[in-house]
Amino acid sequence: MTPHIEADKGDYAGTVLLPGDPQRAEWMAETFLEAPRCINRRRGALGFTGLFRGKPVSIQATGIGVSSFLIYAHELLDFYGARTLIRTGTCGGLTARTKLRSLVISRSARAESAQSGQVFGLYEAVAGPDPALLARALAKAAELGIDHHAGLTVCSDVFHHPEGRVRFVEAQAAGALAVDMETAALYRIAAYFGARALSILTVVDNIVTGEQTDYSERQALFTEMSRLALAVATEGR
Ligand SMILES: O=P(O)(O)O[C@H]1O[C@H](CO)[C@@H](O)[C@H]1O
Ligand SMILES: O=c1cc[nH]c(=O)[nH]1
Repeated sequence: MTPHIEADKGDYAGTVLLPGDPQRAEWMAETFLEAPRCINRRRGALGFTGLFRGKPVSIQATGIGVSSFLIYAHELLDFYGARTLIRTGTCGGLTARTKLRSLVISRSARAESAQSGQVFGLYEAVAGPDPALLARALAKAAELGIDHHAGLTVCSDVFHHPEGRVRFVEAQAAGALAVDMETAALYRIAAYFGARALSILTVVDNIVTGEQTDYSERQALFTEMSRLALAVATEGR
């Protein structure tokens, strides 16, 4: 076990899906995995291992923000030997065309500002998704007819920011499609450990149009992201 995970060594599969929300982790495990087993309850950050189409996969909740995310990612990579991390997160759309409920696949992620990047600047490498995982996700999303976009995402350290949406103007001008709060850290820590990573996000609100989804529809909203992430995680292995 580690300070934040009570599972035994060997309880996690080599590939771990990483939603922020523990309720999403539980829903994904119960909905998609055969014989899911809960292997972590510490602090309510639920973790599960089961089979998808006969192949072992784990799902671990990471909480909100880079500092929480890095605790789980580090312990999975360093102690449990995870080799592939696929974030299954939510995001805010930063363009009118990143519609509610569509998916954003992060081709690259940048910290919201130089300052916020430095706060969690332990892993300085400019890093992105694993090219093979990215290619598989793009091909599979097209094959499954999933409404998706792929491009730059912003990684913010603050959800309720006094500047509101104005703070994303520069990122939007650079072509950013969406904002979440973990993807830049995922790509950096995976590069540091020589692991593979990909971030797939579902748009739950749109910062340009002001539209929002309701939390009550949250789990059903994640069917396509879960199917895509599980296909990427298990095909070609
Ligand atoms: O839904 P998750 O995966 O937690 O992702 C997004 O939602 C949280 C903010 O509401 C942040 O963690 C952000 O990255
Ligand atoms: O980080 C996030 C996630 C969802 N919506 C946002 O606006 N930001």
